[in-house]
Amino acid sequence: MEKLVIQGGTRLSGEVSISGAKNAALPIILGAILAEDDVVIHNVPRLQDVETSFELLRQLGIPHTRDGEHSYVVRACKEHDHVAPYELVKTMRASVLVLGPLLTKCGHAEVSLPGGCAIGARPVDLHIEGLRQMGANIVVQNGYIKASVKGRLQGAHLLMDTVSVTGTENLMMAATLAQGVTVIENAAREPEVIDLAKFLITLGADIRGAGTDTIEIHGVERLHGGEYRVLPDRIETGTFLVAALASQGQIRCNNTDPKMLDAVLKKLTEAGAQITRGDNWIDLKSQGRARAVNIITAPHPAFPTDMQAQFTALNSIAEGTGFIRETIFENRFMHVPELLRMGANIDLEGNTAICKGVERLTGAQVMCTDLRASASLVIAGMVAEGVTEVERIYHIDRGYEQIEVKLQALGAQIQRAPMKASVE
Ligand SMILES: CC(=O)N[C@H]1[C@@H](OP(=O)(O)OP(=O)(O)OC[C@H]2O[C@@H](n3ccc(=O)[nH]c3=O)[C@H](O)[C@@H]2O)O[C@H](CO)[C@@H](O)[C@@H]1O
Ligand SMILES: C=C(OP(=O)(O)O)C(=O)O
Repeated sequence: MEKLVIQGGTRLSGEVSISGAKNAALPIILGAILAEDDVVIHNVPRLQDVETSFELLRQLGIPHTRDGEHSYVVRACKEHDHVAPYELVKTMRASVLVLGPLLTKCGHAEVSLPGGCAIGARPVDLHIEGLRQMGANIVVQNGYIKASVKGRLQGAHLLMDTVSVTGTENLMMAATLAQGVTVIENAAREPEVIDLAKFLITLGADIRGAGTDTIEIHGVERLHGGEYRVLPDRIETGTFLVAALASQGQIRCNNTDPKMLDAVLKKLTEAGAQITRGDNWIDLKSQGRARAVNIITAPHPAFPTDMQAQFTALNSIAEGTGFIRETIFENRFMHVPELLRMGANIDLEGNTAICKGVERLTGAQVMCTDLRASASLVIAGMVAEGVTEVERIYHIDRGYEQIEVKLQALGAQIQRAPMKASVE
């Protein structure tokens, strides 16, 4: 087990290169199951969740090779296994994304139910219901979703009760090889859904409307191989920008896409940052202490839930009072008790965190509970007085590539260190 040890008080400055997006890379890697020929994927971030996805493919009997630092070749094949076991699925919720591809390609899939996690219950009923409407027989037994279909899935008109990112992705992938036309209404419009659609189109899928709330998929008989580059990570970009503003610094994020970050850049500007953007870069310059902002999370293009924890840390040391209202997940404030231990002044009222900015936080030993909560604690540690030790950083390694190396290059004093074995 490792921890991050942070000496607070340095202003971030310099340039950082943004990695490929976790939430696009995972569906794309698992979507490669659909192809009958080799698939080459570039700009794949080096993350624990990516390792887990490739391990899942390997256990299904779909080999891959790494080709350079961030590129992989998936040797997709016609015949392979169709079981995604609990041991892997429990470590990564996105594993449920193998359900649609396996079922539509092989006619069978057994995928462990992912179960809840720190941020909420996260059911997958919409995935299951959509596949049933496409003709699948599905039972949930012994903790597994067991799905089968006679012949091909059938195109269907699917109206999603709630906007679901992986729900839309699973059903879109299933529909690529179904017979006839599938329409997904109330579809998620996240950039990562568009990226997956573009990837599938590269393999020969016929998908129209990705990025709108109605996606139409015309099923084809097979998908061939192809080559694709994963889009940049908008959440990693946003995290570095918040860290820079919190530290009253000045940074440039390279290899990103400002167009995906409108809601986040708007809030950073409201908080007092000076933002300049180009085609694939964003500059942030602090103008002094940040101002607290009000945030309500909602599906894209509104403010992303995956950025609220970072803004909670920013509000904690900003001037004035701001609220953060979480509308997507029922339990996504696990970072708040840890920020309180560092001296933040935050009241939790239902799904709203009201943050009254304090002049300074103080370093403390804190514990990660989930991925973005971890990012908020790292930001808090960088602006706190003294030393902060962030424990359970396996959460952060799920979604940030070499976060301490990138922050060190921006001047932060942050080290990865082994945890001492606990004494009984
Ligand atoms: C790998 C990946 O892309 N993860 C992202 C994805 O997660 P994920 O796709 O799991 O999140 P969803 O968009 O599905 O969840 C949105 C809401 O719908 C509910 N719901 C979802 C499915 C379902 O079958 N039934 C149901 O009720 C969820 O409990 C939640 O309240 O989108 C989230 C919301 O932007 C992000 O925080 C995650 O980073
Ligand atoms: C919640 C997240 O990821 P996942 O859906 O993989 O848990 C996230 O990226 O913030």
